[in-house]
Amino acid sequence: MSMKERNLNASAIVPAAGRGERLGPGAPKALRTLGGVPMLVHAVRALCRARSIGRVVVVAPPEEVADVRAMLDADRGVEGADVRVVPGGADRQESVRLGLDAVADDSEIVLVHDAARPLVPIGVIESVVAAVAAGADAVVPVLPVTDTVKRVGPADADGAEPVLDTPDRSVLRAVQTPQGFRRAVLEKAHREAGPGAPITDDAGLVELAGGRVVAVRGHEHAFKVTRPLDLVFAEALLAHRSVADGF
Ligand SMILES: Nc1ccn([C@@H]2O[C@H](COP(=O)(O)OP(=O)(O)OP(=O)(O)O)[C@@H](O)[C@H]2O)c(=O)n1
Ligand SMILES: C[C@](O)(CO)[C@H](O)COP(=O)(O)O
Repeated sequence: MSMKERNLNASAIVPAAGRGERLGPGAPKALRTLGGVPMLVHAVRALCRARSIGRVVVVAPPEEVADVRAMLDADRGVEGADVRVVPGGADRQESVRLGLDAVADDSEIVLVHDAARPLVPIGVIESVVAAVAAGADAVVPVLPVTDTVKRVGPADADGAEPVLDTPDRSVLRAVQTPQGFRRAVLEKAHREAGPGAPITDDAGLVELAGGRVVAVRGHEHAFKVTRPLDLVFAEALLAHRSVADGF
């Protein structure tokens, strides 16, 4: 492991075991490449560069664990932290829970970061860790919602959905990762939720358990690669981003 001057010993879990159904046919999403490098490797490189991260736990598709291990062993960009690889589960929640078991014993702060957000700036990682280190139980990076959002009811026979109302956009935020937690808070949230909670992020599990979650500023570059057009945007961003952007 190459030396970086570490200021904390946080662990980061990287759920990477999804198929990427919305991206379409191909390799599991985390193994699809950007600039010739798997998305997962981009995400792990970013976490390894963060001064606060001592261990990264990659949660891989079970049948890909050996290949992912070999891929990360061969990458010089992931030398700044102790990188572990464990098999994932049936949904994101289960994958994160499996990753929690491999977090470093002495990590009091745990981040959860989607492999599907490969271009996250280091500054976002460090500001989430800093907010937890300053006392927050759970922290999410967010951006203001830019579209007008409508709440709709069930579609009618023609497939049209009746609009019910228009929430006040000024209090809505789109949530990204990494999300940061005091380790005990995240473990309790997963334990109490049990499997299959109808929740799409870890902060949601903390909310369900009655915990307090705070939001810090996210970054446009931390967007999630979900659909084919996102892959086009990610390739373009990778080709154009510069050291001046904080990478
Ligand atoms: N069983 C699962 C499902 C998802 N994930 C991870 O959770 C992150 C965010 O999920 P999402 O973008 O929804 O990925 P997929 O579930 O792969 O996408 P889709 O819903 O389109 O299949 C991804 O890094 C994905 O690999 C995981 O680790 N284990
Ligand atoms: C965790 C997350 O990326 C925050 O926006 C998101 O909730 C994952 O949701 P998905 O439906 O599994 O993509």
